[in-house]
Amino acid sequence: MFSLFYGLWKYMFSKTEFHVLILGIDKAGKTTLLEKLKSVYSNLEGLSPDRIVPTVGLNIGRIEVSGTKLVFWDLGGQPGLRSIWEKYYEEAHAVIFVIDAACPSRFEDSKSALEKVLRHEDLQGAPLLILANKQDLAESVSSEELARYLDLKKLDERVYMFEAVSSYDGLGIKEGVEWLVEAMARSKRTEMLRARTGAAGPASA
Ligand SMILES: Nc1nc2c(ncn2[C@@H]2O[C@H](COP(=O)(O)OP(=O)(O)OP(=O)(O)O)[C@@H](O)[C@H]2O)c(=O)[nH]1
Ligand SMILES: [Mg+2]
Repeated sequence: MFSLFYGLWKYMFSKTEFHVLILGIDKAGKTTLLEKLKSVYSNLEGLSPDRIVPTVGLNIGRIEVSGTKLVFWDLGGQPGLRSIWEKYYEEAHAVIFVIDAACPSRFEDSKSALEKVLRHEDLQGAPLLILANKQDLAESVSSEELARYLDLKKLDERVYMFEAVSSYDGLGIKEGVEWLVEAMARSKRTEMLRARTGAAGPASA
């Protein structure tokens, strides 16, 4: 019985390509995360942190996690660039929101940016992975502490998880991504996007 379900699950999701938006304010570590994801999940060596510059356009990264294809869209987080984020909401299966856990003076900015993301109707039902990044720094706060600081009100019905990570040394990244893949596979939003674009899932980005 199990193998029948497993076979069906594999069949359905092997063809699916999930679009994951990487959001967060400037300098949170989004692009560094994307490069780390590439080196953890593919043979490609991601860019080293000293070669990464602030993002102005869009960075795209593709990886495969247990047969599931993921396409990441990494956008710039500077205040003047945040208005571009919503252009990508409709097509996104899930959101990763990155926060610099070592910089409490910017938590308020992160909180209001995230609340705005959560309010947007084009992202309804999208699973949310909130990353407390830069855990390699001694001053960084834990994911629990960050959750307390943010005190988000609109999370109630959303499928979400906080994870402590370091985009430098890779801590917590696999745990976060694997949770997200499962969350997207079960998500009603995935069903909705699939119905909209046809049974084989969305076309390539
Ligand atoms: N110590 C430490 N530094 C990090 C980590 N992740 C990113 N950084 C540093 O944080 C700074 C910003 O990183 P980016 O990846 O460019 O940040 P971003 O969120 O993409 O910024 P924008 O593109 O401007 O939105 C850089 O100096 C990175 O080297 C981390 O896990 N640990
Ligand atoms: Mg960037």
